[in-house]
Amino acid sequence: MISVKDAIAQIRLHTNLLSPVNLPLQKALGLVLAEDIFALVSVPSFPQSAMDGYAFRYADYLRAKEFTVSGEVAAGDAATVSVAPNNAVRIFTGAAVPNDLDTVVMQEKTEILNNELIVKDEALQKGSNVRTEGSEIKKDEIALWKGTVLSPAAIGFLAGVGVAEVSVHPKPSAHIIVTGNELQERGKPLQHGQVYESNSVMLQTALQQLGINSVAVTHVTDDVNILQEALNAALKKAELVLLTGGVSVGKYDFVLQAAKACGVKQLFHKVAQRPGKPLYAGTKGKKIVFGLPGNPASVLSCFYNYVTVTIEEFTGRKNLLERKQVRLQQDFKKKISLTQFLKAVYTADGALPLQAQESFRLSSFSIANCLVVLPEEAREYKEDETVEILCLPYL
Ligand SMILES: Nc1nc2c(c(=O)[nH]1)N[C@H]1C(S)=C(S)[C@@H](COP(=O)(O)OP(=O)(O)OC[C@H]3O[C@@H](n4cnc5c(N)ncnc54)[C@H](O)[C@@H]3O)O[C@H]1N2
Ligand code: MOO
Repeated sequence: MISVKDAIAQIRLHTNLLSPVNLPLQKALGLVLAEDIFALVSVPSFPQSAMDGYAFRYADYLRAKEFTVSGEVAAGDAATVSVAPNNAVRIFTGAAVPNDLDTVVMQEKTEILNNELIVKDEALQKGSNVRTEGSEIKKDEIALWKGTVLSPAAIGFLAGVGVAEVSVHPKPSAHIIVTGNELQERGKPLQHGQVYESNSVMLQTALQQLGINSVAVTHVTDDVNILQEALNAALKKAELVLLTGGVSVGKYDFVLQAAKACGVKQLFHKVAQRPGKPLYAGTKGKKIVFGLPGNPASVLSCFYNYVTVTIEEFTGRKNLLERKQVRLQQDFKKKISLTQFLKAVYTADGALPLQAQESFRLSSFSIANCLVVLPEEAREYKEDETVEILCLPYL
């Protein structure tokens, strides 16, 4: 049996960045740049007014604070206006400041008297309210470095420098295979001995929450040949294969056998943890297969602890889930010598483990926002002790 730490290290060691692809900006949210991106234009690409007001030459302003208003430039106007000495133009935010003019006064700091513009701005300086060409970034400068995670702001910034497509490490496509003769589809009546199949939709939405939308689902019965066929098919299409159930030692637990027959090389089977002790992971080329222990809370606990690590390695994202040291809000007697993940709620007051920790129960997970991670040693934890939590993602 391998430790949690070593299991995570094995995953990191055997999974790599997915090869870069070019994607339009609207498809690149949350992805990591595979190369430096250079500005295709300067921003702004012309001297630009930052205010609605009037533009003039500062030298004229020093002579007299009055101007004749002799024209107008709005945002988007392409024509260049020539402006005579001691004249000003009405200008609007975002408009190109005419050649030779260097200063803009906001309209609130002016008055029109007898058709003359009077400027009343004590703080006015040469260049006030004019964004010089390239003051944000100059053409051909690096806009964003390789490795940057594309947030909405980063995507907006790249759009502004003229970029339409970026080279990024893609998110993996995923395939979920749920195994078990006892599983019944939602909407159909349950026969004695059946349970509603809940792992696939839970994993699908857990993947969705991390931006992975390319997810196929196959349901197989406890038959090693059918499972092997399903796994082979999944490995042809997806980089990330998540099986649930069939990974323990029962007569009908065929995941290990099927994985081996499909040429998957085992990284580990059985991790010193609860829940999810029978967890299996293996790789085939650049692809990874997880055999998630079928109990629903084990499935999800293993997803957050291990599948997220794989997604980090595939995409180049770091720390998809935040880890924090927080105060434990009540005593907890840890009886087992395995790493234990406790469904808990954390607030500014600390982390409070919930009732219903058993791995067949999802009621506590449904209201949890973190997992408290207690290391292998069995001991009593006291209220106010500092513990580590793994924060769950939220929408
Ligand atoms: N003799 C032993 N028995 C078990 C051990 C062990 O070490 N020795 N480990 C236990 C632990 S811990 C877990 S976890 C489970 C894992 O077993 P499997 O991965 O083989 O899972 P199954 O037996 O197929 O299912 C377990 C449980 O979960 C329900 N299930 C499975 N898939 C779904 C699904 N898609 N939707 C809803 N519920 C699902 C299934 O009906 C079972 O109740 O093994 C223990 N046994
Ligand atoms: O690990 Mo199992 O998930 O404890 O029941």
